[in-house]
This record gives sequence, structure tokens and C-alpha cells, in this order.
Amino acid sequence: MTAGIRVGVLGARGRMGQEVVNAVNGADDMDLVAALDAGDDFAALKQAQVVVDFTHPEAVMGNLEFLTGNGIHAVVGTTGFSEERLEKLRSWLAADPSLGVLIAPNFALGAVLAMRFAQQAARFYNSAEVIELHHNRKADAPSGTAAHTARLIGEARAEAGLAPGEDATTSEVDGARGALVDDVRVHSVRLPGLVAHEEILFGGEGETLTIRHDSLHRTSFMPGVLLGVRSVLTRPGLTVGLENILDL
Ligand SMILES: NC(=O)C1=CN([C@@H]2O[C@H](COP(=O)(O)OP(=O)(O)OC[C@H]3O[C@@H](n4cnc5c(N)ncnc54)[C@H](OP(=O)(O)O)[C@@H]3O)[C@@H](O)[C@H]2O)C=CC1
Ligand SMILES: O=C(O)C1=N[C@H](C(=O)O)C[C@H](O)C1
Repeated sequence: MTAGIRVGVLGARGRMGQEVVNAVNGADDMDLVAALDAGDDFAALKQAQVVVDFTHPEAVMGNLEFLTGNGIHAVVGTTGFSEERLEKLRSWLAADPSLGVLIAPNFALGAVLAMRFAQQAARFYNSAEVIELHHNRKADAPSGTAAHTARLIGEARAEAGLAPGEDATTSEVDGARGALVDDVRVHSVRLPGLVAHEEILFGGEGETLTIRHDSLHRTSFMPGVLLGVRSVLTRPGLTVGLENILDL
């Protein structure tokens, strides 16, 4: 029998971390070698070939500094990545050209497809808004997925030479029109009972287009996470977005 991929999990006691531990334990080609959370000794991670990080935007860069500094590949679901953070990560990776890090704003297949569909639709509509809906234990707003979606729409609009659509609002209660991300309005809803949901709305002459994705359970993220673990070993450098691995 061949040995499985040695996998560590950071954030193992969290909502996502617990699912990842179960998924890795259920995968025939993986061996869980460390399941750690805040305050644990990271020494056990050194046995891992790949570490999966679902922790906190404030913790993830410290974790990645440790992992890249110790020659450990990483699959990262934690949110909070600015261009500045990605640049820093690229500089750490440059020191070891064999090492791979995959960061995915969303590991659910449907969410990745929804983002791609939105990117395709964006050049046909000046007006687009994003509504993301999540459970009320979520630390960050807007969601990483919504921010990434807005960025993709902004880029597609710019490539097509489109300006953001008209908006006659002149009087506004602070926040009523959402946050502006890359010139796209993003609205965040937080309610118990929700998991992770996103609607991308486009408006044109006499019509609207709505693209919606719902993660109804955190198991929805697991096929993408396991695919990431299998892929990152042979993808040196930084990969941002599961769409690159799914070849969309
Ligand atoms: N990309 C994707 O597909 C998805 C991404 N996410 C993202 O994943 C992240 C985690 O989400 P979720 O699981 O709901 O959050 P949770 O708060 O449930 O879990 C995070 C866990 O990480 C722990 N933690 C914090 N800092 C560290 C550290 N330095 N090292 C190890 N563990 C640490 C926390 O401990 P403590 O509570 O003690 O601080 C907690 O147990 C968020 O950024 C979320 O947006 C979530 C779902 C899908
Ligand atoms: O915190 C969550 O739950 C989620 N976080 C990610 C995000 O911010 O986009 C992915 C998914 O939406 C669930």
C-alpha cells in the first residue's frame, strides 16, 4: 500500500476545521498527521506535506510565514487577502521554488461557477450588485467570495470599457447602498440559520439577471479542499482561486 499525503489542519476545532478533519480522515489517499488550533504548538505541523488553514484573517499570515519557512505546502480557505498580503506571500515563496500555496476565496464548486458566470455576464451590463448572506458568527464583511466576485466584475467591466451603471441616489442613510468594492455595490446579510449564500444581480434595459449560489452545509466545501490538497503538491508558487485547478 502506498503512503497517503501527510496532511495537517490549522483551525481544527473551528466550524470548517472540523469538517476538514473528517474529510481528510475519510480520504483513502491522505493521512491526518496534525489537527491544531489557536494556542497549540506548531511543531507537529513539520510532519505534514500539506497544511489546510481555516483560521482567522488576523492569524493566517503568521501561519503562512511558518509553513513556507518550513517547506510545507498550504491550502488556504481563510479570508482577508489583500494584494499587499499576496505580494508578501509571493516573496516568501520565492525562497523555495518547489513550494505551492493555494488560496481559494470559496471551495464550493457552485460558488466558483457562479463567480465565473458573473465574470462572463459583466461585460453585457453596466449595473451589477452583489448580496452575500452568511451565518452571524462570521468575523469579516463583506465575505471573501463577494469581494472576489466584485473584483472579477470590475475587471471584466474595465476590459469591456464599461462604466458603472447609473445610480440616482443623492440621499442615503450610511451603508444603505452597501460597500463599494471595485465600483460594485456589495451588501452583507448576517443571520443565524444561514451558512453561505451569494446573489449576483445584473440590470439592463427591461431585464435583470440573477446568479445565485447556496452552500447549505459545510460539506459543500470539502471536495474542493481535498482537490486542493492533491493538486498543490505539483503546483509550485501561488495559485489564487480554485477555478485555476478546475480549468474553468
Ligand atoms: N474558502 C472557503 O471556501 C471558506 C472559507 N471560510 C473562511 O475560513 C475562516 C474560518 O471560518 P470558520 O471555520 O467558520 O471559523 P471558526 O471561528 O469556526 O474557526 C476558526 C478556528 O481557527 C482557530 N484559530 C484562530 N487563530 C488560529 C491560529 N493562529 N492557529 C490555529 N488556529 C487558529 C480559532 O480558534 P479561536 O476560536 O480560539 O480563535 C477557531 O477554532 C474564515 O476566514 C472564513 O471566512 C469559511 C468557509 C469556507
Ligand atoms: O465564513 C464563512 O462561512 C465563509 N467564508 C468564505 C467567504 O468569506 O467568502 C467562504 C464562504 O462564503 C463561507
